[in-house]
Amino acid sequence: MIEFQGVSKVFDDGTRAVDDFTLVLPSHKTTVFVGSSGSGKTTLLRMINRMVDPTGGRILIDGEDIARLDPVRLRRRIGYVLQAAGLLPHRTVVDNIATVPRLNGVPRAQARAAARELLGTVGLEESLAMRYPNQLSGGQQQRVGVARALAADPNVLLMDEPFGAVDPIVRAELQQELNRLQRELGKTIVFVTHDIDEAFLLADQVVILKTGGVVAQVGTPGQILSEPAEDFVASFIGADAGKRQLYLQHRQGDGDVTLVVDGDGRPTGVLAGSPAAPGADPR
Ligand SMILES: Nc1ncnc2c1ncn2[C@@H]1O[C@H](COP(=O)(O)OP(=O)(O)OP(=O)(O)O)[C@@H](O)[C@H]1O
Repeated sequence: MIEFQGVSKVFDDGTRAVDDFTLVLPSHKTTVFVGSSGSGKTTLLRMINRMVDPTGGRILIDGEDIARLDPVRLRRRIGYVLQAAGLLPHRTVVDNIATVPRLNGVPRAQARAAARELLGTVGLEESLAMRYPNQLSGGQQQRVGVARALAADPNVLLMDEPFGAVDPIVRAELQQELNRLQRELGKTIVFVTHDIDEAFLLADQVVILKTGGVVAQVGTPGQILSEPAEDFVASFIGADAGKRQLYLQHRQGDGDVTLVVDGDGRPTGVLAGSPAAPGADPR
């Protein structure tokens, strides 16, 4: 469990990025920080592995105040995935994945063998092991970035817009893969995005932030969708535009198909299981 207790961050130039932020991030769950640009998401994330130190309050991981821990050792036990995978260009895939275990003293052969296994975990062919990062697609690089973050078997995984730089189809694949991985591994994941749909897909707990790291609402996707706490949240999730209220509609001429339409009457899909819907049971 990660606990923020009255955490603030004022940068040297006087910017107040986070102000008195208090929140519990439960173990083995995915918490997603979502908010507009400059709302303090990355600052919050980077305070967990002490890339940024708070100017007020404290952060505990499993009851331990991280201010008392050596930052380098702390970082080695926390996985970190960035938008531009951040791979070392002159090292092969397998050596990139093995970086942290090697720093922790795991013998090379053992670290490489474990790294090859991790390729499978993140859905990559073992044949990619000896390639260099620039010989991989953007999506493959992100998968290697996830494998590298998992290599030291950390309990906590920090992910800062990890899928922001890939095209929408690959992004959707990576999101599904992360959900699958999380079902298998049960890490404590902290994920930053500005995409509310990505937040709803991945999160057990969604934290919607306003400027200054001010919490507009914390809840499950269902709680936030059904009861936006304030106008800011309603507008952020698109509820005020009618995008989030869906209705079933039968239109003449469509036969047995049931359409799903939004609050403005725009068709968004067909009801799964209605006879002519894609993937419907053909019987
Ligand atoms: N090193 C720094 N020095 C001064 N101000 C900073 C520094 N890093 C971040 N900030 C400021 O702190 C605020 C929060 O920044 P942060 O990067 O945490 O926001 P964010 O929500 O992650 O934004 P984005 O979605 O654009 O990445 C912003 O106003 C930013 O300009």
